[in-house]
Amino acid sequence: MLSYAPKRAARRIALVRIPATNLDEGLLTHLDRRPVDHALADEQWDNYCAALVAEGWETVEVDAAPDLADSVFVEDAVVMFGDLAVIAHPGAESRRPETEAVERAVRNIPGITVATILAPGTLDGGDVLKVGSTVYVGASSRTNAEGIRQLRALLAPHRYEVVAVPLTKALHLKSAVTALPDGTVIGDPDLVDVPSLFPRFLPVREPEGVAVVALSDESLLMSSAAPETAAMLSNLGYRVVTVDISEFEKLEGCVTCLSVRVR
Ligand SMILES: NC(=O)NCCC[C@H](N)C(=O)O
Repeated sequence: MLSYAPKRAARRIALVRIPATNLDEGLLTHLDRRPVDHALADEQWDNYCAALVAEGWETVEVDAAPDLADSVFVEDAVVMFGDLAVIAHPGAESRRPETEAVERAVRNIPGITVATILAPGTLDGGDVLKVGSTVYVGASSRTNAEGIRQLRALLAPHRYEVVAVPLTKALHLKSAVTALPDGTVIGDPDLVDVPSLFPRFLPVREPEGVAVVALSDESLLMSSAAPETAAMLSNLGYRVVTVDISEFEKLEGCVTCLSVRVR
């Protein structure tokens, strides 16, 4: 029998994790250490969460880890493929304890199945870029060949195609490129070893402009430190929401790494 009753709206969940007390001790690979203003970082994190909520996302907080400096960058600990959560095995040993509470949080979401990347495989969520059914994975200093092999095997039954991308000039793949809702990959051509691996590639000039979070098919979240890129993306018909995340950018974080959208 046909039913015209409206479907229950699907929950749009974003996992977030409050900044650690020792945030300023976060790992640095490409940047020099600059003082982090903790109070400002907390305020920026609140504003980031508020921006997600304003765009219809329900934020779910992973248990705080006050001593795990990089735990606010929750994206690195888990990657979502629809109902499948793949718990990462971070390439940096100091970040491995982050995954336990993240796994607990995803197991609390109804309908989620959990798989795990195991040693000697390493994989950081920041290296995984989903574009439709294609999953680009950066072969970076954090994600190794065995991690990529395990992800490929986990995703094969789910009809995702894993495309490995050599990455020697940036921390994570998503420090160099991200994707617009229409599938165009945007990024810094000088930071990806082989930009031609992406079928539609749009170069971006501002370093903070490479990272966008697709909030919906029409709207993007990005850093306020990349006004030219925001204007360019707005000219392409997107509604652009900006947030100041300067304190996290000092630690090589970006808008994508501060949340995990469950989708
Ligand atoms: N996905 C990301 O780009 N995460 C940023 C992680 C920054 C952190 N300081 C790290 O080096 O692991």
